[in-house]
Amino acid sequence: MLTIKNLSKQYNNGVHALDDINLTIGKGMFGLLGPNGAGKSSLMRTLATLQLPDSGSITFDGIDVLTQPNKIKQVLGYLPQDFGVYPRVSAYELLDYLAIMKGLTNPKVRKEQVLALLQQTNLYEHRHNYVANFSGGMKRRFGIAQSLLADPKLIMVDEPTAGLDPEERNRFYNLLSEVGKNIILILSTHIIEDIQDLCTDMAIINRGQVLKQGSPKALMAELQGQVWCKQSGNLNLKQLAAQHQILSTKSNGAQKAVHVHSQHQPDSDFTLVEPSLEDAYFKALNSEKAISSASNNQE
Ligand SMILES: Nc1ncnc2c1ncn2[C@@H]1O[C@H](COP(=O)(O)OP(=O)(O)OP(=O)(O)O)[C@@H](O)[C@H]1O
Repeated sequence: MLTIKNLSKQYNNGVHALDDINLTIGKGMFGLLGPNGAGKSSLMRTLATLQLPDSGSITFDGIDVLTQPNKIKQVLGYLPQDFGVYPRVSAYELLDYLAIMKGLTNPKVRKEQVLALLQQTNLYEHRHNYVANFSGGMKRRFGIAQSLLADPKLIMVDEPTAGLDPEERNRFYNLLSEVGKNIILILSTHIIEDIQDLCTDMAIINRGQVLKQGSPKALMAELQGQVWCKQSGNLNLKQLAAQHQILSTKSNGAQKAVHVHSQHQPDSDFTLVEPSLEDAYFKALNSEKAISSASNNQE
């Protein structure tokens, strides 16, 4: 169990990247969903002990993460958004080197684990090629291989599918879901479908705050009977927005489809639809905006 309590971090430029974060995360894949700048990477870096918060606590299986960083590093795998690789090092050499850094000092055990991970991530046949020359997808898979060294109990993967083609993305996610069965795997992303397809639990965060936590199913179920859709070639969005909370609009050729949140059918042109995770996400972000603009108006 990973428990995060009252975690806050303000950068020198005044940005509150983490603003009293509270989360309890159990085994399985946990999705951290939020727009650009929400604080996802700041949270990941803090959990990986690469930066300190101003206040709050993090515990993982009895380890106080902030005061015992060396202990957590022994059970942690981390794939940051960007990771640099040396220009002329093969996948095998680099993984072997990183394995030594992770404390795998026995050469036989290390070799077995490095080769097994190269197999698992489908990089075995490329093991003698330079990692710097790998495609984006291969680099990401290599990143997962390094994060799995020394059997971690907690893995964090920060926006891993940026720039991957659909096939590589699928392959990468199959790998993650296999890996994430028996440990805690935290996946940070702004891609809603990825969370819906993969995660058993999730949090929506924005401006450093947790807006919602629960299973994707539970977050969608909360909106049951409250999401209405209208399709038209002639939607007056301004007028609609004045009366209802618009969740999303999508163009479909000349037609536009709008989803609104309402306890009642807005008018006879609207049909009730099954809430999607996208609806739940925009509902959480919109509610937050409404609260912050109401409090700004009061000030
Ligand atoms: N080192 C830093 N110094 C100052 N401000 C920072 C620093 N790192 C992040 N920020 C700011 O903190 C906020 C949260 O950034 P963070 O990178 O954690 O968000 P994110 O959810 O990971 O965003 P993205 O999806 O764009 O990567 C942003 O406003 C960002 O500009």
